[in-house]
Amino acid sequence: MAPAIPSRLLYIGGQWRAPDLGGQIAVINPATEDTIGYIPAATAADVDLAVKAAREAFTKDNGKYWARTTGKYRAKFLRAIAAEVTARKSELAELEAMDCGKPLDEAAWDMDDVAGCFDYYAGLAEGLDAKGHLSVELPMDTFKTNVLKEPIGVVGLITPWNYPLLMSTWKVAPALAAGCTAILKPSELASVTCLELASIAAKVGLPAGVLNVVTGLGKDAGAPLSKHPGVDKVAFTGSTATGKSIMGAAAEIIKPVTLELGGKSAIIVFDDVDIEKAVEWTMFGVFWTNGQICSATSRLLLQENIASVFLERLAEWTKTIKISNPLEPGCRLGPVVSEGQYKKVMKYISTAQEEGATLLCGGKRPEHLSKGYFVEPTVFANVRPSSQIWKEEVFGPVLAVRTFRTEEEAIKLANDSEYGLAGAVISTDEERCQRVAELLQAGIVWINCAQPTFTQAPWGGTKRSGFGRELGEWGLENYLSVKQVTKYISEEQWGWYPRPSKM
Ligand SMILES: NC(=O)c1ccc[n+]([C@@H]2O[C@H](COP(=O)([O-])OP(=O)(O)OC[C@H]3O[C@@H](n4cnc5c(N)ncnc54)[C@H](O)[C@@H]3O)[C@@H](O)[C@H]2O)c1
Ligand SMILES: N=C(N)NCCCC=O
Ligand code: NA
Repeated sequence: MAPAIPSRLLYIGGQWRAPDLGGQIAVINPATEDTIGYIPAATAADVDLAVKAAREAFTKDNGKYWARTTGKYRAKFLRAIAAEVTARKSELAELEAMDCGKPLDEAAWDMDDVAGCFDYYAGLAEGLDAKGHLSVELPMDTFKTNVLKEPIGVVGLITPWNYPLLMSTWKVAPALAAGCTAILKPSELASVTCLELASIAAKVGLPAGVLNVVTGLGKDAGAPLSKHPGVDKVAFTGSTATGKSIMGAAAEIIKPVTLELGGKSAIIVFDDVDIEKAVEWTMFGVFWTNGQICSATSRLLLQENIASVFLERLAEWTKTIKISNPLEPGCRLGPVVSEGQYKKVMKYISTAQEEGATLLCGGKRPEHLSKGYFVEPTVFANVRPSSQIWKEEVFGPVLAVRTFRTEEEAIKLANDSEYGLAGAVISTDEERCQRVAELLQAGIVWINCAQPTFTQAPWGGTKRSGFGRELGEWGLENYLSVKQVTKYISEEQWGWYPRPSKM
C-alpha cells in the first residue's frame, strides 16, 4: 500500500507552525490527477519569521551554537540525516514518486543520492577544521596573513520540482556543512519530501533554526525570501525566467546569488559507434525523469551516414518504454509533473509539427492511460535550427534530431544555443571525444554516456544556464566567505610619518 501524504506545517525555528494566513496548497498526484494531501502555503510573514529564526541560530552564542562549531560537530548531524533518509528510503521514494510522477526506481535512486550527498558533505565539513587557517606567502617578513573560511550566513534556498529532495539536498547539505543556517523553499508542485526532511532534522536533533522549511507559491514565499534583507545569499535552481527575477531582486541589496537554470543540451553521435549502446544513451539522455532534467540532452546531432539505421532503432526501442503509474514495478516513464506542464509539452509538440519537423514516434497521450499527465516519449527528425523545438527547453520527453556531416559542423550546431549547461559526445575515437569535450560550451560534458551525476564532481552551467557550481568542493565554497587576517609582526616602529621633534 502506498503511504499516505503526511500532514505537515511549516518548519520554523525547530517548531511546526501553521502559516500566518492559514493557506494550503493541494498535493496532486500527476499519475491519477487526484488530490492526495495538502501542504502549507507560506507568505511574507512566515518567511520573515523563518529568516529571524535562521539569523538567531546563526548568531546565537557568538556562533558557538552552530556557525562557529567544528565541522566535526556539524558532520554528526549530516551523517544522522543521511542514515535516517536511508532508513526511510522506500517510504520517501514512494512519496516522491506520487508527488512528482517519477518512476519509483528513479525515486529510490534519488534517495540513495540524497543520503550519499549528506554523507559526502559531512566529510567535507570535517575537512574544514584542518583548512580553517590557511597562511598566505607574503613578500615581506614583517607581516603575516592568514585566511579564514567562514560560513556566508543565512541562506535562502529555492528549488524546483523535478528532483524535489535531491535538488534541495545539493544546497542544504553543503550549506549546513559550511556552518550556514538555511531557509528552504521547495517547489509548490512537489514539496512533500522536503517537509519530511524537516521531520528528519527534528528527529536527529538538528539545533532549532538551523534548517527551516517554508512551502508555498513562488510569488508568495519565494519572492519575499529572495529579496529579504536578512538573507545573506540565495541559491536557486529553476527556470531561467525565475532566475532572472531572483537576480534582479538580489541586485537591489547586493546579495550574492548562484543560479542553476535551464538548458537545451546537445548529444553528438558519430558514425563509428555501437548503435545499440548509442541509442540507449540517447534515450536515457532525454527520457530519464521524463526529460524533466535541466541537463536533458534534448537535441540529437547525428552523423548523416548512420542516421537512417540509428533513427529506425531509436523509434522502435522508444515505443517499448514502459509507461505507467510510477509505483508499478518496472515503470520507466511516468507522467509529467502537472497539468500545466502537460499542456506546455503538448503545445511544443504541436508547434514542432506546424513548423515542419517529422514525427518519428510519440507525440500524444498513451492510449492505455486515460487519466494522468502522461505524454508518450517523442522523437522529431528533420528539425530546423530556427524552429522552437530546437531552441527552447521543453522539459518533457521530446527529442529533436538533426544530422551533420563533419565534426566542425556538429560543434557549431551544438554551441548555437543561448544555454550552456551540458553536452554529450558518443564516439569510439577517444581523441575526437576529448576534442569535442573541450570545444563544447557547457559546464558538464559526458563522453559515451549522458546524465550520470556524481556528488564529488562540480555541477552547473555557462551562458544563460546560470553560474556558480554545486556539488563537490565547489558546492561547499558557495556557502563560505573568505576573510583575510593580516598581522604586523615586526618590533619596529612603522615609520611612515616623521616623528614630530620633541617640544
Ligand atoms: N540547472 C539545474 O541544475 C536545474 C535543475 C533542475 C531544474 N532546472 C530548471 O528548472 C526549471 C523547471 O523547474 P520549475 O518549473 O520548478 O522552475 P521555476 O523557476 O518555476 O520554479 C523554481 C522555484 O522557484 C520558485 N519561484 C517561482 N517564482 C519565483 C519568484 N518570483 N521569486 C522567487 N522564487 C520563485 C518556485 O516556487 C520554485 O520553488 C527548468 O527550466 C529546469 O531547466 C535546472
Ligand atoms: N543524475 C542526476 N541525479 N541528475 C540530477 C540532475 C538535476 C537537474 O535537473
Ligand atoms: Na505534486
